[in-house]
Amino acid sequence: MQRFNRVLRRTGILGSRFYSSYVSRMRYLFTLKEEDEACRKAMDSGSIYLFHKLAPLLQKAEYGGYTTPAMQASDLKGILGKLGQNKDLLQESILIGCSESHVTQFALDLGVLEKESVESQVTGKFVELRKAFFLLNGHDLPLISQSHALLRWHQTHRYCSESGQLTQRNQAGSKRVCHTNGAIYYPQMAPVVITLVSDGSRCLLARQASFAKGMYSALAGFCDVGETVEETVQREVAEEVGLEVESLWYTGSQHWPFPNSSLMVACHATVNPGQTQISVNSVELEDARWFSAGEVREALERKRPPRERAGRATPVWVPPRTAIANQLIREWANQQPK
Ligand SMILES: NC(=O)C1=CN([C@@H]2O[C@H](COP(=O)(O)OP(=O)(O)OC[C@H]3O[C@@H](n4cnc5c(N)ncnc54)[C@H](O)[C@@H]3O)[C@@H](O)[C@H]2O)C=CC1
Ligand SMILES: [Mg+2]
Repeated sequence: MQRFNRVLRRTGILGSRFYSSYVSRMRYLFTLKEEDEACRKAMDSGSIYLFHKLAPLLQKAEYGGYTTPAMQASDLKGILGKLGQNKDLLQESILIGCSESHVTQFALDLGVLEKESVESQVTGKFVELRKAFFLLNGHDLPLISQSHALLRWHQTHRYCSESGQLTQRNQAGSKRVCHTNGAIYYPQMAPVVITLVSDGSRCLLARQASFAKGMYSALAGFCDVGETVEETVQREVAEEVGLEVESLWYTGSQHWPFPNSSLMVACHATVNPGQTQISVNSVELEDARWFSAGEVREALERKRPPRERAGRATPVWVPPRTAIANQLIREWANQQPK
């Protein structure tokens, strides 16, 4: 905390004016992205979330479920030493945030080491990200999702696309620079809209052939270059189910690490109740249907995935609460008369 205040004072951020805790944290993170030396020092007293080939480290929680343990940099140095690894590996950590108590948070991928030997030195197991999404509670997910996306971006964007030379990251990992031509690269994400279409009394849910059996979700689609969010919603609904959107409104957003890194923009939309004939685009979807509020409430309550009964179709279920699709569907159901 003292070091934290020193950096803020030096950069003029901590002055006579009162800054809220949130503002001072954000200003501190801004400084760490700009100043490599300050970031290096912050790492020494920071907490580090571990990954192995992009699989996060998960620990069984005392009262059930799983959490993502954070290691102290000093403990991690000891572990790296025991595994015969140079402590400089720690410098590859990337900055992901700062806790409310002003502890800086970093993520590090130990993929160069053997998974089992790392697991023998820590409490927990490295779990593939999709599985981790089902095991973790909503609180841990944004941090893990952000770390995964940033680590992945650095691992897959190492070269300058103009000069073909290796680029260098800044200490925080918020950008990469090509020292041959000065080109700067920032982490990328793709904007995606996710839309719950309603005709006033029913809502439209659809499934792709790749979804788990029985799972239906809201319509989703990547934004094309040059499109507004509104245009993407209208195009995706027309493309996927052959309907024309009359009105739409934004309700929330979520970072989503699959398949790469997306910013999910969630919207509700309505169509004319007199023009609800669905025409499913079979290249994109396996099925799309209208559901009553009662059917949607049952799907929301169902265990995921539901137990299969021999000779019966799998009951309809929806994505878990950790997906913004669930929030959209729940919001709509809550607005319908009981
Ligand atoms: N968090 C959530 O609640 C949900 C998230 N999603 C995510 O939304 C994403 C988009 O939904 P889809 O219906 O699959 O999109 P989509 O309807 O746009 O179809 C996918 C196709 O779009 C093309 N495409 C265009 N730009 C792309 C890009 N930047 N990256 C990859 N493919 C691109 C590809 O040909 C791909 O096969 C999915 O990847 C999925 O993970 C989907 C539903 C719920
Ligand atoms: Mg789609």
